[in-house]
Amino acid sequence: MSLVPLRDDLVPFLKSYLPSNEEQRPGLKPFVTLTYAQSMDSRISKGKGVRTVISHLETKTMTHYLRFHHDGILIGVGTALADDPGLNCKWSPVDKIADMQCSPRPIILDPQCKWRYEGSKLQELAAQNLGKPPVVVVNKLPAWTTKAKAVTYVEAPVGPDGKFDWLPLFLLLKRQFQLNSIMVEGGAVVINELLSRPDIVDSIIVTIGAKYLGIQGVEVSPPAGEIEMDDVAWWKGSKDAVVAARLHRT
Ligand SMILES: NC(=O)c1ccc[n+]([C@@H]2O[C@H](COP(=O)([O-])OP(=O)(O)OC[C@H]3O[C@@H](n4cnc5c(N)ncnc54)[C@H](O)[C@@H]3O)[C@@H](O)[C@H]2O)c1
Ligand SMILES: Nc1nc(=O)c(N)c(NC[C@H](O)[C@H](O)[C@H](O)COP(=O)(O)O)[nH]1
Repeated sequence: MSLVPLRDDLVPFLKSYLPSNEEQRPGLKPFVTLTYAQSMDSRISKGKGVRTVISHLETKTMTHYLRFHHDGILIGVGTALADDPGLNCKWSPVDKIADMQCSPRPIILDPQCKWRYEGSKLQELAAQNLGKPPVVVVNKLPAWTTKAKAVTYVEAPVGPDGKFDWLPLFLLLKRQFQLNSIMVEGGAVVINELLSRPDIVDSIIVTIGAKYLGIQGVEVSPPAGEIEMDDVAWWKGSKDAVVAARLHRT
């Protein structure tokens, strides 16, 4: 389905929260934007593994506008398995065609190699030149990965909790794939961890949809407790609101 036009007032609203093109910051981490859509009761889906539409068409277009402005788009394997997402960019300025070049590089955090490229939406879009093939971050390369030539598998160490360490991970992604800006689109495990990392997250852009998803829904709520925000700005659409902010750095 094609997108509705981008609301004009979203452009100035988002401007100061987007990565700047000039900023290369060699040796430093990439610019990281944490973005997702939540219900009124802070849920990002109806249930674990259930793909759920929360955004209005206006804010769906905004998500593609955000994708246009980032070099990479990162998700956890839970989202890859639940949503089979495309992660490409369908928005482009009027003088450009939205093709593979406009799209960010998908990055999937999959320490235990649960996701398969074959048969995925990512494979379908890459085959049509409508999206870039992904980088999959694993703990240890399984033997079969060599068959899927379009996918780049990267090994990264995990800690005792089975997780990659965020800062070395983002540094690796910038160094190895020249990704100067990365938007993180979820899911809950990834979002809940990064909400407590003002040292990593540069901007946070959250769509709030006018619906409740209920107690069975997948919740976003930082386990670390209260989180302060700075430079908070609100946009109001015909049905959704968007809050843009920075996580407070002490
Ligand atoms: N509304 C939205 O904006 C939105 C966005 C994305 C996903 N979702 C929904 O969220 C749900 C999926 O969320 P989830 O929490 O199950 O999945 P997730 O996408 O956060 O993936 C979790 C998994 O990713 C891997 N992972 C995450 N962080 C890691 C790290 N630091 N190191 C190593 N591995 C790491 C682990 O294997 C972990 O189990 C789905 O229902 C999906 O529809 C909604
Ligand atoms: N902005 C936003 N609004 C929503 O209502 C919703 N459910 C998501 N969810 C984000 C999640 O990462 C999805 O998997 C991708 O948004 C799917 O991406 P595609 O459209 O297939 O490219 N994101």
